[in-house]
Amino acid sequence: MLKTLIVGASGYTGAELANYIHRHPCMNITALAVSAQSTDAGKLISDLHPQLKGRVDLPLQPLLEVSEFAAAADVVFLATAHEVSHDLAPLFLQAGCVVFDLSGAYRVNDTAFYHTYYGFTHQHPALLEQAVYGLAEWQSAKLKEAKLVAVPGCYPTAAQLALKPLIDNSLLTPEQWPVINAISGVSGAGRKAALSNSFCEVSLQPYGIFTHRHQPEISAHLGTEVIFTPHLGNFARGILETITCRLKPGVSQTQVAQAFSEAYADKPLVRLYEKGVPALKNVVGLPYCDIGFAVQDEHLIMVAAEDNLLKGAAAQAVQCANLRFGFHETESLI
Ligand SMILES: NC(=O)C1=CN([C@@H]2O[C@H](COP(=O)(O)OP(=O)(O)OC[C@H]3O[C@@H](n4cnc5c(N)ncnc54)[C@H](OP(=O)(O)O)[C@@H]3O)[C@@H](O)[C@H]2O)C=CC1
Ligand SMILES: CC(=O)N[C@@H](CCC(=O)OP(=O)(O)O)C(=O)O
Repeated sequence: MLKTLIVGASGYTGAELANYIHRHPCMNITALAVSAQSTDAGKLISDLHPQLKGRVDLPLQPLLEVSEFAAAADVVFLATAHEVSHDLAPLFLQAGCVVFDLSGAYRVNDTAFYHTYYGFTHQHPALLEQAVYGLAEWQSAKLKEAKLVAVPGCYPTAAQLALKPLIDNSLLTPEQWPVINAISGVSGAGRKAALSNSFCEVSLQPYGIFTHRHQPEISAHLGTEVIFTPHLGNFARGILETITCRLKPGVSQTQVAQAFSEAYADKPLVRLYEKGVPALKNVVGLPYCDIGFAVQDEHLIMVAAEDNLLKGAAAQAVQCANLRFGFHETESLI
């Protein structure tokens, strides 16, 4: 049994991790941690997230001495803000833990990127070099050796799963950047209260136009520029992305379908649609990314849908852990 610590357990992705790890046959939860100053310290996670009642009735402990928590854990999931993960990951790694970080702190190997898009100076370039980007379907070999896994952002997961088979097969014309229009539910912003996320303020609106940190994350890992426009929708969870691309002259619908089926034939958490396109209601609460597409002449429109908290975060983190430790890829997920 792998002794597993979840830091940031009271948050949305932390609670989803607790649900998955609790039912994992080869991992058990040794502690659930929140910040040293947390007003939730001492409460049961199941009092904050009653879906866990009778299953995970464990207390949330303040992270006072990292070394004490690290000594009792083999595996640590950091479901914490970027700056917090940036500081905690090296401490747990030094103590010999394998770290799965759900934040953006170790996703892009470029310190200037952190200065521009995250507003802090990255202090650990050696760890940026060492971190494995956990886009699970594409990284199974590297994950087997990983000590630090940077789990991709929610929007980048769906965007890359849709675009990567086409880019790797050189099916897209380089003259037109793929255009990704994405809508997320409000849980994407985390559990902490904020006016911009409150019920009467949220409707349907784009944000971060040309400036969102996920645009460079997607571009860096795909090796191609993209236009990325996120939108906030008035629903709790789920991400739907409509991605418009231009195919190279002569590329057929059959070639597109073949690229997808070759990439994902043996990948159980990516579901390809032969007819129709995905909808949020088919993925919310589930660990899948669903992908469908349509072709007209040289124009390709893809639709990718996932639960931002699951395939966009906690489920992909556990999928990475399964691949890292040689468990079945979907263990505890489906
Ligand atoms: N929500 C989403 O859809 C996705 C989120 N992510 C990323 O995953 C991470 C977690 O997101 P999410 O679950 O939404 O966040 P939440 O805001 O819901 O939860 C954050 C958690 O971190 C805890 N925390 C805050 N400061 C510290 C600290 N110094 N030490 C230990 N724990 C701390 C909070 O508890 P307290 O403040 O009480 O201590 C809380 O438990 C973020 O980096 C986010 O960007 C990635 C993909 C998708
Ligand atoms: C709706 C909403 O606010 N979404 C978040 C994305 C959360 C996420 O997955 O990304 P990171 O881990 O990179 O923070 C945002 O746009 O900042």
